Amino acid sequence: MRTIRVASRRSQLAMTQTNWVIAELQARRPDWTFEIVPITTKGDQILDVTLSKVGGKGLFVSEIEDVLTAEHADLAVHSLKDVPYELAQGLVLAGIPLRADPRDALISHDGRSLSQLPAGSIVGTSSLRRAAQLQALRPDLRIEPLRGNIDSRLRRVAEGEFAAIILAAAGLSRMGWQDKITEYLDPEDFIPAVGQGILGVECRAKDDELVQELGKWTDQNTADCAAAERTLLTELQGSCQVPIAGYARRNGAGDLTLTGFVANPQGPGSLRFEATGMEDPSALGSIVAQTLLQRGAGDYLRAASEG
Ligand SMILES: NCc1[nH]cc(CCC(=O)O)c1CC(=O)O
Repeated sequence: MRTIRVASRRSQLAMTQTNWVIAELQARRPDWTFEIVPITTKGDQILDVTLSKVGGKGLFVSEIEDVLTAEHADLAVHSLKDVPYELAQGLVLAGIPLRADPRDALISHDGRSLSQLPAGSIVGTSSLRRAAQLQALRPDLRIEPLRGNIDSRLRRVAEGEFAAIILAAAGLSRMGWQDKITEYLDPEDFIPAVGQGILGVECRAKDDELVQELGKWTDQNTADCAAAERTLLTELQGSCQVPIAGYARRNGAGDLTLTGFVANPQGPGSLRFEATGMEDPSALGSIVAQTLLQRGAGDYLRAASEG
């Protein structure tokens, strides 16, 4: 018998993900009960300004981490792509379940695919990574900022304020809104965010019982992909002010392939490198990061910190 208090943001996606994790854990541990502790983060209150200006995506996560550290809750479910590479001291990502669809998805107002959008069409995204890759594929499109919850973003494209928007397929399918998707973007040429489609379940490192249970529930392949992608992000010292993408997957032979991408935050120019190896996932992340740095990724990273 134990009651697990689960901290969750109040957004529909956060609550859906939290409830999914609770159902999974409840099935494994009928002797546990679960209680949701809803948290309103500062990040949820300032959705109209560019997040990178107010402290970045890490904002959502660090306030939840404070709740875990203060022992006001025992566990928290994050979209891994929102989790900065450094966790708060004393906390661990103990549970990483099977990855959902890692791809980005295009939702267009009138059903046109990315290649069919007329020149000058307005595409909504506030992600530097999505903007950089869109610009490279379709320099003739106009990219405009788009923030807010998934449902408000979908409403704005439905109303025609944007010709199209880009969202993570995983978030849409967790909400049951896959039918809104016009086109799945090929992850080989529109590279997903590090951790996209992966959930990370965080708890206190000293909570042995929870750490163990979450460890048994973890999908090892997903955890390997997460490790490769997050090592890439760490070694690039990636902040949300630089367009960075990273996508790991296992091929038929069982080898892990990692594609890394960094773009100039101040204009055209990008670097991409891909490696495959059987060595440990972090080593693969490291190889891809160090190769990108040798080829000049540092210039892009510095351009961001200077302005
Ligand atoms: N940036 C916010 C965010 N964080 C996680 C998801 C979707 C779910 C996921 O990628 O796991 C989203 C929405 C989106 O990018 O479309």
